[in-house]
Amino acid sequence: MSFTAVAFQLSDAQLEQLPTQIIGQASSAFSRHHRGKFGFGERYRFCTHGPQRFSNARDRWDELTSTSVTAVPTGFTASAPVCFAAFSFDARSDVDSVVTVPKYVLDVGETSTWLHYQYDASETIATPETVFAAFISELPADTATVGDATFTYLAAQMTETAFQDSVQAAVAMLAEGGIEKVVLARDELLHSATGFHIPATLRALAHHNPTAWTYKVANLMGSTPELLIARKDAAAKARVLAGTVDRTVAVNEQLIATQLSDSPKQIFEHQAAVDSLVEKLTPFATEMNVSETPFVLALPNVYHLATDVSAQLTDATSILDLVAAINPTAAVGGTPRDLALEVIWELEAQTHGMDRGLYAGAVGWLDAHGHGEFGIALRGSIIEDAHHIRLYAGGGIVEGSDPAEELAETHAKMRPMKHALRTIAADS
Ligand SMILES: C=C(O[C@@H]1C=C(C(=O)O)C=C[C@H]1O)C(=O)O
Repeated sequence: MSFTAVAFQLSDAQLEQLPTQIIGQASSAFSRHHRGKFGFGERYRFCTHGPQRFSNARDRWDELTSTSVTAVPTGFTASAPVCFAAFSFDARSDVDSVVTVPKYVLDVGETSTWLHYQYDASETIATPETVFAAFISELPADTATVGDATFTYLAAQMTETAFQDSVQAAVAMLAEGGIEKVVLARDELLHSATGFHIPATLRALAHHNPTAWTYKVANLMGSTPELLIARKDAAAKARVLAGTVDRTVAVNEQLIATQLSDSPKQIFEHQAAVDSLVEKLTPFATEMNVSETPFVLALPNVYHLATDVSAQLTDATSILDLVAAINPTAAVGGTPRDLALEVIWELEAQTHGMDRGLYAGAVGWLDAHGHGEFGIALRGSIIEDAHHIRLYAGGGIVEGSDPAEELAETHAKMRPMKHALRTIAADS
């Protein structure tokens, strides 16, 4: 099996035939401001796990795309095949990392929209018009007629009490020294008697969180404000977030400053995350630019301290090699990384049976040249089945962290996902 891809730019007439907010019908997505990549249908899917999950995925993807198009059919341009992927946070996770190769990839840019058709190298294809007609006819139905957008809460793996106890335990470990920061998370299991409406949820996520990257890969979906790493040619960029304050708490500039940009605890937590990214990226970079002081990123639910990092890469390093080196960052793991990961595994997975799985891992897309974009899978959820969705959120614990405040922060971080799950009627 070997995939190849061709593409053509959509005409105005074709653009008019696209449903508005097409993300609802996409089987995979990674988009921001309604621009980005959307995958439809599935040609192939494979899973990986363990410490080698990134390099295994890179090797398998290289193999799957090793045949280049010899003769590009009339009306098309040759293009690099694209896949979407989601990788687990921890190498020990029981949850598989997934790579999916769509049949069609819609690439929505600032000034033009391209449709990529991905196919087995042995297939003969017709004209762009035929491919476009097939694409439209194969779009799944997106009837948002489900009236009931309510849900109830079932037992979590990490209950609110268990989460606060874990924060307390982590604070005690931090006091002993050795660990500076550890990020702890909790889950919530939601049940909908009528079934969740995934297309409507995706449309609502993209609509309400335009500055975030709205993602969907396999059963993982959400809108993350944090870009783990993106690579285009020799340029790489990332956005580090760490340090959070709820918008309902910080209601004026003075409060935002005292609770965030002037708070030594928040600055310390943020700096730990920036330093660890810079350290992991250094071996791959000839040049790096890091904003001198963090800026305040305003999201619909919270404010974050943010730092943008850009780098020039030494080599044609695949984005999967970059992801392998920097995942998980200190923003979602802690510092020192290995010790923090041990504490997370012990307090979450071993004590409470909460394996993070894909939450806080890497989610995004890449092409056959190793270019791509990956976000940190935050502010999201796992679709367990038609009636059950599990949400996750966490926060950085440092010396002096307060369990009740950390719990409140996780509530604020789950809000956008819950809001999207509830807005079915309003957005349809
Ligand atoms: C862990 C999460 O968020 C991360 C933790 C943050 C913090 O501790 O302040 C801020 C942004 C993210 O890097 C989450 O959203 O679940």
